[in-house]
Amino acid sequence: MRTSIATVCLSGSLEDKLYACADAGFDGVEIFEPDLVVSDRSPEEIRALADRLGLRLEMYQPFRDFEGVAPPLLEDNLRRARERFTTMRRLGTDLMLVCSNVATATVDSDQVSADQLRRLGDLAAEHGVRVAFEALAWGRYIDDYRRSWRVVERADHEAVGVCLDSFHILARGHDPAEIEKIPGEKIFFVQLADAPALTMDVLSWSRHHRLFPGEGSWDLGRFVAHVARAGYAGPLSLEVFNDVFRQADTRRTAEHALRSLVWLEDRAARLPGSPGSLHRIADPAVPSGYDYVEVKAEDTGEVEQLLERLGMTFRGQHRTKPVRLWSAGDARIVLNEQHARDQRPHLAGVGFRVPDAAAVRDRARALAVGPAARRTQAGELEMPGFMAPSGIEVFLNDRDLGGEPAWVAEFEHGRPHVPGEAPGIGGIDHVNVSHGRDAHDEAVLFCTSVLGLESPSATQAAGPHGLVHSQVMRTPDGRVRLSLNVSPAGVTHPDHVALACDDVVAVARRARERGLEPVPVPGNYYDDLRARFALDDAVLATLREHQLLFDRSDAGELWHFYTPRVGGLCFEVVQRVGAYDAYATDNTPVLLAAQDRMDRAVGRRDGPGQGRPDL
Ligand SMILES: O=C(O)c1ccc(O)c(O)c1
Ligand SMILES: [Mg+2]
Repeated sequence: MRTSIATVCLSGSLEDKLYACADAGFDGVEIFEPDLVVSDRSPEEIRALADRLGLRLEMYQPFRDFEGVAPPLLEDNLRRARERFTTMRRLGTDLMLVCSNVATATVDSDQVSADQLRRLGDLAAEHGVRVAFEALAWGRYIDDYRRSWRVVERADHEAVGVCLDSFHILARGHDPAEIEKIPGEKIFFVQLADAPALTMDVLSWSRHHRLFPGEGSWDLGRFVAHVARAGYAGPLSLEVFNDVFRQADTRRTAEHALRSLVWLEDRAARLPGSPGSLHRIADPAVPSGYDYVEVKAEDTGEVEQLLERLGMTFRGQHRTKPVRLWSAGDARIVLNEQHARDQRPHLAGVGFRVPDAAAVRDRARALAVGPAARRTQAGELEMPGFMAPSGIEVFLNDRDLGGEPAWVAEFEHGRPHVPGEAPGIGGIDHVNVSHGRDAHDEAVLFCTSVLGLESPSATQAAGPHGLVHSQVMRTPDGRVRLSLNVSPAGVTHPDHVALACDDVVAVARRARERGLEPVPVPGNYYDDLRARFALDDAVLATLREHQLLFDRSDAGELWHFYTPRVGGLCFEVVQRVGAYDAYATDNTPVLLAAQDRMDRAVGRRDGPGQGRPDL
């Protein structure tokens, strides 16, 4: 289907927005009236620019507070409409959005609203344009798409149809299945937005918190499938009022927006009974596990010391590059000193094992995700890779899914892998990535659209310098879990790699013997644990001795500890007991406060060179 976006989604001048939308690959835009009003370009100039850029001006919006009014006001509203239609003619746009009345309606009657919309239809037809009537979720009387359709049906005018906006429909919990009862040709326009599940008034939710599809909690695939089954043939248009996107980089937001639409159409196309008009892209290939985690630094020595203390094994030096490999069980950490001048240790890449790397590469290409710029030399295995948001490279390996990956053979002069050696680290449990607010929604969409991860939960934890928002993205089987964290402005929390083991006490004890001082846990925390979980003294003494954190759910327990940060990175060691499947988020404030104390003790200030270079 054609793609479109409302100019209100983006920052910048109207011209900036048009250039960015065209470059991102949109077919068209909705012109948001305030963007035109503040522009120093005439409607004719905007029209010419859009023509030049190959962008259709799909709709002009919004026209407010028209129907349900007393007769004298109707005449003034028709006068206002005439002015707008004239502007639209100059713009070359033939569709105007009419929102249901929120302010001036005094008559709660389908018949009156229909009669008034018919008058508007006559006027629109005289100007060679049409109007699309949208039920705002907070409309004075008309706040439900089923009622807006009843009114449009009663108006029975060829220039009057409905505009369906997923936000107003889903925010009110209205069933989108009834969209299929509306004849496709009477659906003049479709607007799409996702949103996080929030409990707040619907107007504020709509004006500040809308998200691009795939970033919130709604099933928009199903929504689009209903629209397509109704026979709608117009564009799918994003209308996302969001405080972050409005101040973010225009081009980047436009690319990110189009990616969400491509993903959404593919998702809808895959639902049973969806028409062939919906465009599909290559199949998603959900990762089956981690291949490796890559840490980059000018000098990786400090990180290697940590890994040695955690009981991992030095596996060798790469044949041709300043890259070293450490492993334990199925956990592989690649340490890269290449092109890392002046860089402190930071998380630089994550490799995943996937059933079909070429399929993921094709899918990423369709979603306009750029490839990672990585040179492969003769004799080395080539793996497709992408530049993911937050400055992290993602690589895919679909070979030797059973045992050690073949690329390990490129490393020499280390110790061999001894399966079952000393009880210790068995794999990577999860990877925790911290980024700024601007990068977050894009990172969520990357995980959903390219990697096929799900986002079951979002939480917030209080840190000493502000709230940390955290969203877990995972495969259904939990073998790949990424925790995406938004740090407060001006703070860079370290990323962390969580290593899984079956006996965290043994790992902690041996690490201590080798000189590791874990992040210290305050005594108050253990008093609190005793109260919350009725732990007996022996268990508490063990936790305290090894500075372990603890959580319990109905399914099991989590025991874990953290290493101090090195640059922008630290490690966590976790033991999941029973079927514990969560993330001990109650412990996050304890970690953040302890990290902050350690940072202060060494006089550390956030600044360049600590985290990933682009942060
Ligand atoms: O918030 C608003 O006023 C508004 C305006 C136009 C729309 O299409 C919409 O969904 C909301
Ligand atoms: Mg809308």
